[in-house]
Amino acid sequence: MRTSWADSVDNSADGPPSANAVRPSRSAYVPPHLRNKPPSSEPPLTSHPSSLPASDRTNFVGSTAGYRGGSSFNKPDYGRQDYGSGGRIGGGWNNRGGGWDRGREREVNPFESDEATDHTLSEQENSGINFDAYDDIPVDTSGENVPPPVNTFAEIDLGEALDQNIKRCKYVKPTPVQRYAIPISLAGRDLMACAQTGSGKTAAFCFPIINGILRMSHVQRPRVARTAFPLALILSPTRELSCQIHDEAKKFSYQTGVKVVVAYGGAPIVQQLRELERGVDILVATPGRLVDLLERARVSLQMIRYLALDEADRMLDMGFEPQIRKIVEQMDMPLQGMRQTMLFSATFPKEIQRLASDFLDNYVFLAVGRVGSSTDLIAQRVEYVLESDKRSHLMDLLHAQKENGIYGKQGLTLVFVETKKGADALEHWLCINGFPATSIHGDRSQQERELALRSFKSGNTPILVATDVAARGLDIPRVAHVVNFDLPNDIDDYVHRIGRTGRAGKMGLATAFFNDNNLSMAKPLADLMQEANQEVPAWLTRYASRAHHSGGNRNRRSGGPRFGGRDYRRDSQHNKGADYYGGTSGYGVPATYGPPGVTSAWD
Ligand SMILES: Nc1ncnc2c1ncn2[C@@H]1O[C@H](COP(=O)(O)OP(=O)(O)OP(=O)(O)O)[C@@H](O)[C@H]1O
Repeated sequence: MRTSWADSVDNSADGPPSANAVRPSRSAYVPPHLRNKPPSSEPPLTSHPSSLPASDRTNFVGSTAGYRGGSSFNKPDYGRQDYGSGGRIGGGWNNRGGGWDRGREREVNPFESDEATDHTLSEQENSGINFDAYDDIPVDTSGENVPPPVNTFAEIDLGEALDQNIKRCKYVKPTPVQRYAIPISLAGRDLMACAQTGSGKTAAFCFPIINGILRMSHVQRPRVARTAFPLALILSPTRELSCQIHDEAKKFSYQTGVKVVVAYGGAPIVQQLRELERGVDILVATPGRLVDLLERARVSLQMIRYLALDEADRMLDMGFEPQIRKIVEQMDMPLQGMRQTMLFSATFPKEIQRLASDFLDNYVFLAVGRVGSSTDLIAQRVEYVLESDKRSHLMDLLHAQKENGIYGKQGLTLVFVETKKGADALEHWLCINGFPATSIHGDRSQQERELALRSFKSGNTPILVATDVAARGLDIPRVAHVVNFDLPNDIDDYVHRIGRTGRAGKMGLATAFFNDNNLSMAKPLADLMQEANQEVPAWLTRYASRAHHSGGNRNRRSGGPRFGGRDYRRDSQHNKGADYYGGTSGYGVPATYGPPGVTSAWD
């Protein structure tokens, strides 16, 4: 007889449940059709911003004029819900303040919450990083005079305060992308960096930005009432990712005086405006909310010295490109050459590289291969499952996962589906079958999305059903299994989805359900798995060759997995018969590092 997930957790042989593992009760479950109600009791805005103290590091002169709550969010990013003008202060919203305890006007220690959550877990997470896996990683750089990499954080002068925070983060040595990207950025160079999922790209762009701001001597910002003038802008495609980057950046800049603020859609704009008024050095934002703030003249980009686009290929694909162009080219942002621009992603298709080069000046291209040989850390499986069998197959997987106890009860499972309705339906079905599940997608309110993510991260709801809104960037250390219940239509999306597990050198498992509806994915998936030394089922190989011959492969990377791990400038110059940058970096170091003959793990 099948037992429920909860039963088996209780019966699990690997120890008692952790003290804070609260099993979700049925009564806590709200069926999808009853959700999406706007918060019923939005407390009125009680404190006037002018009555609030100003940040100690702001050159911004806050206004004491009357305060209008923002009301219209007409630039959706990922299914933004309009909450009207009311703003909750604290309450159910994740407190995304700038990291300052306003009552006592002291900086909140962002590491406190880490320590408080679960000591055992955080130790496990940090000691679990397998640095040996990084040793033979192939790295490819191109561009003029590429600064050489470093081996330790000590080799780079990041400043004492930042060094302290690196220690607090328990980062012992830089990951490969950090070894290369940090010196390149510290040298003031623009950068396009392509490095595997979970390899520490966030720190790779945050450290040079924080260091650069600390090195700026006196910054004279314009004195325009109620307009914030950040020095650095970090853009990311989803609200949750922006929040995560904000949390990380706050840790890295703790006690440096550098002020980090986040602005994203779906959450009350009033609170974000208030934070901006208190002063901001680094603004982390989603494009839609930023355009809104720019149009209201509440943010000016005229002082921007650093621009970072995380998940840059996503930011420049068809969905976001107009907004990004508007922000970078049509507002008051300094031109390339006058600012430093850093683009990061795990995938960089050539056509996107070409677009991205519009924003860059004499940039370095950096490709860091996946840990070890490709995604060795992520065991990839693909199973042929008819649409009608997917649910029972998922249930079997979840049961098996519990029974073999590989990941223990702390392992989380992330299930990707194609549609928002599909996510609701699957979550509902899992819950009524005794599996504690929650969901995240664009039709849920931001408050619900944040709650779902928190519940998943804490392990209270160890199954998260998600659309692609959770595919990129999210760093949830205990995700042991990613299930592609519905495969995406693009192999890059698959790469990002499975990258939610196997992070920072840890092992993970990814299972994909494949059927005749996924014909276009057969070849890229088979190629990717092969490249990653995974076992490719014979039936998938047959599908792949069939799709190839029938021309049924409409995937844009039908020529095999490349993920843009190669500088497109080389190919374009090569095609013209010219060697654009020559074969070496400017320091006499071969432009290709790692095993001989390997130009990039992504090729
Ligand atoms: N030098 C380091 N030492 C130990 N852990 C690190 C180091 N740098 C980053 N990490 C940890 O590695 C994890 C992954 O980092 P991060 O989220 O920046 O990856 P990413 O490359 O941006 O991934 P993605 O492509 O999925 O966005 C995080 O938990 C981070 O704290």
